[in-house]
Amino acid sequence: MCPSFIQLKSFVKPFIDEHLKTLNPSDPRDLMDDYLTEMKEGKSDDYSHFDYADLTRITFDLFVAGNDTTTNMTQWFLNYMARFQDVQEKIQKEIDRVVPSGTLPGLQHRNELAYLDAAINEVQRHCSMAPLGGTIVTSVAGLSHKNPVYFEDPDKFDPSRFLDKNGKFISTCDGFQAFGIGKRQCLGEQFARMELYLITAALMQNFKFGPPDGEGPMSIEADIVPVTHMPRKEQKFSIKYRN
Ligand code: HEM
Repeated sequence: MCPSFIQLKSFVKPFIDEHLKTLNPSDPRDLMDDYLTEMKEGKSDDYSHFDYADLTRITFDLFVAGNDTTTNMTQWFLNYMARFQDVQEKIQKEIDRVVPSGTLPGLQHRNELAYLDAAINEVQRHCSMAPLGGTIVTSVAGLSHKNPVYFEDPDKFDPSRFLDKNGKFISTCDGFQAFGIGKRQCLGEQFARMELYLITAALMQNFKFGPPDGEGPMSIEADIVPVTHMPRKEQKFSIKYRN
């Protein structure tokens, strides 16, 4: 067995074992419970593909696919807020109007924080963090995000392009491929959108982001590494409490 699979196994094993100990097939709590039930039921079937090693890989895949993506997208969002102070102020006004003071923004406020969701989409479009899809027939999100057929004046950073005429959030449209398209589209899209909304709403409510004091506008240039546009790691912010 290769060393990386041994490490992977020991990281994931406690989660699987805990699920096995407390499994109630008639009351599945999550994907792991469903998988374990299928695994037990298919034990005597020679052709069953459900086994412990496969569950280990799937669990680890979800950790990996859902970790760096959301972290990097949060950093991208903060870079854009530090660069586009007018957008940041508009989001903060919206939060101050909707969320009672002393309360953190929650999912119950989401419908009324449409401009925040629109800004998250616009950051995803403008930075094209995942410019290539991972499927054999590859979608090129980086090109479609900057294609004027889909997005008017595509180089302009403008969250309002994801609001309809009544100010409601437009979550997706032709040409928007931040989470890929088709059968191999991101499995974690809804979860990732929820995380991004909760994290950025709390940060916008409490802090103001800008370029370091005395420096010019924040850069939104990417570090290009294979298949992703990464936010620049060495980039510094000024972060101030909002009163
Ligand atoms: C901002 C956050 C995220 C972004 C931008 C993102 C983006 C993507 C993209 C572009 C793909 C490739 C789609 C294709 O092949 O065309 C993908 C696949 C995938 N993502 Fe995400 N993702 C994010 C968060 C997550 C999270 C939180 C999870 C899990 C909890 C997740 C799980 C997956 C999985 C399992 C796949 C492979 C799907 C398949 O091949 O069938 N992602 N993601």
